[in-house]
Amino acid sequence: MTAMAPILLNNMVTVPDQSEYSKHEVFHTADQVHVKNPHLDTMEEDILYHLNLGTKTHNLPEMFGEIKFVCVGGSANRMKSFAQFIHQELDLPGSIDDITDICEGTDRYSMYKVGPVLSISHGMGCPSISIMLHELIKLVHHARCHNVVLFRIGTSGGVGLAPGTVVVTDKAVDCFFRPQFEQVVLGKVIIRSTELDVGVSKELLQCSSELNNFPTVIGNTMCTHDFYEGQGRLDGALCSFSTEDKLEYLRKAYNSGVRNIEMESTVFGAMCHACGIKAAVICVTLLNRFDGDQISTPHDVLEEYQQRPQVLLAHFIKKRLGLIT
Ligand SMILES: O=P(O)(O)O[C@@H]1C[C@H](O)[C@@H](CO)O1
Ligand SMILES: O=c1cc[nH]c(=O)[nH]1
Repeated sequence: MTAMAPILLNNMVTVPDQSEYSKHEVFHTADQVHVKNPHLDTMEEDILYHLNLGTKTHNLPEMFGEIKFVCVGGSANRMKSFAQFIHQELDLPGSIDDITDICEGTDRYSMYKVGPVLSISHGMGCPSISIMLHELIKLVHHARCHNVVLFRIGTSGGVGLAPGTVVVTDKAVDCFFRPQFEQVVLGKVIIRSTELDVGVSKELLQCSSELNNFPTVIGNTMCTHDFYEGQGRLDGALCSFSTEDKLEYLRKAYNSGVRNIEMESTVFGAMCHACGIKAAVICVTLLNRFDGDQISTPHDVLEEYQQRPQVLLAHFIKKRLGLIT
């Protein structure tokens, strides 16, 4: 791979995706995770601190080697109910009450394993999911998993969509509508592509048409670093813009192809893409941001909305496992 020249942007050195790996590319077979860090090979032990797991303390291949589907989402409760739901959907032996949190020794993240499915919470925002993904991707690597697909199942604000619509992300874009994620590394901005897997997204859309029980669309997902001002909300503790400014920004977003807004998709796409992992983002919209900012929908309705990405993903997993045709 040829290293590309750094670009000077806003007085910061910006390095395009991949160039930082070029000297130390570690080769794997096509279906394995590409952990692109030569230092890992020199370490006697790798402690996955925030997951409370490690290469010396746990037999990671034995614990996780069979994993094929890794599902992540913000809330610990959601990821526990997803694990219980998928246990029932796959008709696995044992009771759902026996599904315990593998990361119980830490209160940062929660992780549940159900047959070939791993369900993990990531908290809110890019820094939180990024820490979890570093450790999760190393976990999948140390466990020698093959053909793993990663999914984010989340909630979002809709842009021009009825509440309850499920959005399968086409491009994960930043707040300037660019399909990229910027990571500052040693004082330089590294730009990474947020590309998701087109084939997996198409399969998900096919699944939604088979289910035919809630609206599902494909569209761009805008990822912001804040829920309030960062998403153009007028109801935060701070707000420096007018209603018209907000609507103009949302219209621009809509015209660029954005259909929903959340807070993790760009770094999720960037890290999976850089590590050669097929990935998709499935988020339900809780409201239409053209109609307001506050989430005032009753709790039971929100609960049902949150289950929609789970229902879609369960169908996908069952098809992939050949349990349904
Ligand atoms: O997966 P979740 O539902 O946590 O994703 C969105 C983005 C933020 O993390 C959070 C804001 O309410 O919801
Ligand atoms: O509006 C919303 C709703 C959920 N999550 C977000 O990030 N934004």
